[in-house]
Amino acid sequence: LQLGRRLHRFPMPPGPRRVPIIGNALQMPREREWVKFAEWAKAYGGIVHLSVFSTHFIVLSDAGIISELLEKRSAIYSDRPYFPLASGLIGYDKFIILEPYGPRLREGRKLILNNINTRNAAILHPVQVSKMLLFLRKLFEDSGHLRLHVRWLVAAVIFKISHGRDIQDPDDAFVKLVETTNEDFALSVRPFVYLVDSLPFLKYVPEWVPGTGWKSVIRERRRMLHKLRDYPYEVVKQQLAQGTAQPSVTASLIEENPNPDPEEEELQKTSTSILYSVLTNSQSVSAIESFFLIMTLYPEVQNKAQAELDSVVEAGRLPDYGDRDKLPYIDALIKEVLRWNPVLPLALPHSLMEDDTYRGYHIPKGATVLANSWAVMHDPALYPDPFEVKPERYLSDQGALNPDPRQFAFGYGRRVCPGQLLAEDTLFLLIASVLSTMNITKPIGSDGLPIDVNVEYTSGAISHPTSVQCNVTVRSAESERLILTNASRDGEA
Ligand code: HEM
Repeated sequence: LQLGRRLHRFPMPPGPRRVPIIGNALQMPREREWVKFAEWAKAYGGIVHLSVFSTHFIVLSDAGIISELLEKRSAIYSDRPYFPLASGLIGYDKFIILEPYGPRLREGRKLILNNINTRNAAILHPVQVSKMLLFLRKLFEDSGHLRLHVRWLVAAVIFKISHGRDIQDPDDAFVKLVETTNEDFALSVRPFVYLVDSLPFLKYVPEWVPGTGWKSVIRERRRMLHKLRDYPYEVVKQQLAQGTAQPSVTASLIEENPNPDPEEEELQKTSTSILYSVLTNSQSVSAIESFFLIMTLYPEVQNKAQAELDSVVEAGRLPDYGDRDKLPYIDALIKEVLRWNPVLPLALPHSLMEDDTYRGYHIPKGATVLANSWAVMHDPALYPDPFEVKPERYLSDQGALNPDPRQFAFGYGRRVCPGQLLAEDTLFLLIASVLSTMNITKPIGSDGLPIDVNVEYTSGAISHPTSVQCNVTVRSAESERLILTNASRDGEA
């Protein structure tokens, strides 16, 4: 480290004191890293340097600096760090989320964005509406299993769009496959869990050497990942041949290019499978769970949102996408759901592709660059009372309006989330449909009194509420009628 620094005219950005060889390894927070990183930003500034062994971390906690580096200089800040275990040995580097920056990544993102965009609303919206109707009925009939229904909804929307598949229950073969690979992924990117990430040469040790049992674990994870990539795609291919395929992103890709070469076909498979795999589903689930949690904590916000819905959506029907422009309070509530406890508090790590100099600091090629989106969205200078949910902060005509947090919640530059439109559309329809027909309150204890709910979030890359306890009831007999008659009109019910 010392040597590296002397070779450059400029110093690295400031940061907590490092010790030889291990750097800041012992100071690295194990939980809710973004909070500690924000404290370091107060002490050292919006750009902080940390190191763990030979890996440099640059943590950005200032909106201006994030925009300067990850957006304006996005041509060199858009790689992903290489995880020897997950990227190399298991093969996640072929899937957009961990894929290195380059032509293949751009192609894969294009395949997604060509299908998930506002021009395709006529295809995407009816899927979301029909699944939402079923979700309302599930919630109405069995409100005790909120989490299960939310997971079903997210999977049902995405599988219908990606592969034309109707997911009936959580035991569906596609859903099981995704859940297994999700767990594998989470375990595979946890730093230092497997020695091979710190000591990459271990991958060359033959399997019969004692202590290398991890190799069979890796083989199994690789097999599951390939199954995730191939199986749903092959099903659609077969259905197209038999003339039974439903419209879907995968079906259109195959129809557009029916005789792909092996590389093109692998790209089609990895791009379509990323839609429902790895992080994507959990991202939407986490945001929806935050919404339910917020409703139990802020009844006055719920009342205002319902009043707005009642004034726009006439009696006798459910809200639809056509109402969206007339619902500014609901839009502001979506922004608070995304800001209050962001789904990806540190976005996803970017990696710098060549040496850079910024504000007199040297940032080395290969540095892992983390955007502390949580710190920005809890900066009192941008969001006064940042820990409070206040949709008014985007609506008030007195004083400066707070910035739109979506520019931080969905990531940055050339790696910005390609599923943003779908995620926001689902959130809008869910919030509008649930609030126009149901009331969400704190859970009721055996003594008949409301129980206080905990606000606690997990620490992983994707942060979830640890539990969501609430009491969901229909608003009126008319709401009940709307839920039951509309759901039974859906083709699947
Ligand atoms: C509320 C829901 C969601 C939130 C808050 C969210 C947020 C994010 C963020 C912060 C990133 C990292 C961007 C960066 O590295 O700078 C990301 C990446 C990504 N998201 Fe989302 N996302 C959501 C839902 C979705 C959905 C529904 C999909 C798919 C349909 C999706 C697909 C992806 C993919 C493929 C990437 C990786 C992009 C790349 O590496 O180039 N996301 N998302």
